[in-house]
Amino acid sequence: MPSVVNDPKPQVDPWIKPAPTNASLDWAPLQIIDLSKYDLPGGKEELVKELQDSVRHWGFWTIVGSGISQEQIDRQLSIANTFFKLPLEEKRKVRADVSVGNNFGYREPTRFVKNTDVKENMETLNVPKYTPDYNSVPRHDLIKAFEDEIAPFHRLLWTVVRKLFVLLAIILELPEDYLVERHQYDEPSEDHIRFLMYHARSASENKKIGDQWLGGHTDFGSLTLLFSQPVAALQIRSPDNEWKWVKYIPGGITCNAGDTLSFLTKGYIKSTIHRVVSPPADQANLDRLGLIYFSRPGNSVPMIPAPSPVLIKEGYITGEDEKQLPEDAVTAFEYVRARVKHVLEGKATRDAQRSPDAVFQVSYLKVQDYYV
Ligand SMILES: O=C(O)CCC(=O)C(=O)O
Ligand SMILES: [Fe+2]
Repeated sequence: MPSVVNDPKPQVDPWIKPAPTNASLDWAPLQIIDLSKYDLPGGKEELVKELQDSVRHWGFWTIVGSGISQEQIDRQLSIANTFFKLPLEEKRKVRADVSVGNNFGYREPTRFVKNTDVKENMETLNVPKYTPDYNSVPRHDLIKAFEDEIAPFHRLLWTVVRKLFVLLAIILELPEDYLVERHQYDEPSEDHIRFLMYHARSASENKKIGDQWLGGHTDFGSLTLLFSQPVAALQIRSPDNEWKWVKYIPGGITCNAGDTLSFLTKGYIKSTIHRVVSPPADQANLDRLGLIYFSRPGNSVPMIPAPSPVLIKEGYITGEDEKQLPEDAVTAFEYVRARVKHVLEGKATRDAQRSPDAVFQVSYLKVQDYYV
């Protein structure tokens, strides 16, 4: 008699998408890029024109037409929601060891915000790639149970990242695969999907922490893909140094460049400052679930500027840069791990102890540590 095969998957706890805010906020005028044009004749050229200005001046833009369906996104959000509802002991079974800069695994909110008695309100789970290099990385049972859905989604996100790297290489007049080769999915890298949950806060707590949920920062890697979020809270710093809100675009992906891409382009591509603040009044009671992909260069990729004719023409690359040898360079892995350790270790968020002009530095790589 054939045996009955039980589906080993736990039931998911569906994520109910909150209604967008009705508040009229000072929205960032982000360019909307329709990635479905990519494979059409002349499509890449058109996208390059649209992206050119955004990557240099805003460092943020929004993608639509990514080919990822709303159903796929919602399913991942529901898996994420199910994960965060697990008992704490279960979530603690695979923790990120930030003391060595390893951000893979679960992080619970234990740190105090600045010098207050209010703790952070964000839990995160960072899921590494599904390639042989990461077979032995510990994963939660729940994540393993949904591996047949998370693994293809993980790789699918990289295919979006891949298209962006081709467009950016064209902008830089580099061979089209220059950046793709430095961000291969099948090479070891610190890429991950992040599930993150911000728990709603009381008005009095928000007041104590000056409404700041996640302090101003630049991302550590190359590109960040953030599934557009109905709960308004993300703000970016405009070219005029003003905080602007990021608007919800259903099914869209908010993209931004980070430090390693800025290093590879000597600052031509902007690693943009952003932060998370308390949502407007009509969303104040909502938990905020997020889904992000962080793309980082291959672990051994040297952090030296690309030999881009644009960077040379515009004076970004000097004779000194051209003399820099890859074997003497800081690798992407060294930079990213050092930054994770620096930012996430400790009992309080860093803004408490440092002056706003503090820099974080690994050898010759320097970024501003945080932004008020
Ligand atoms: O939650 C968000 O909207 C942004 C989070 C973020 O900036 C980060 O995790 O680096
Ligand atoms: Fe960020």
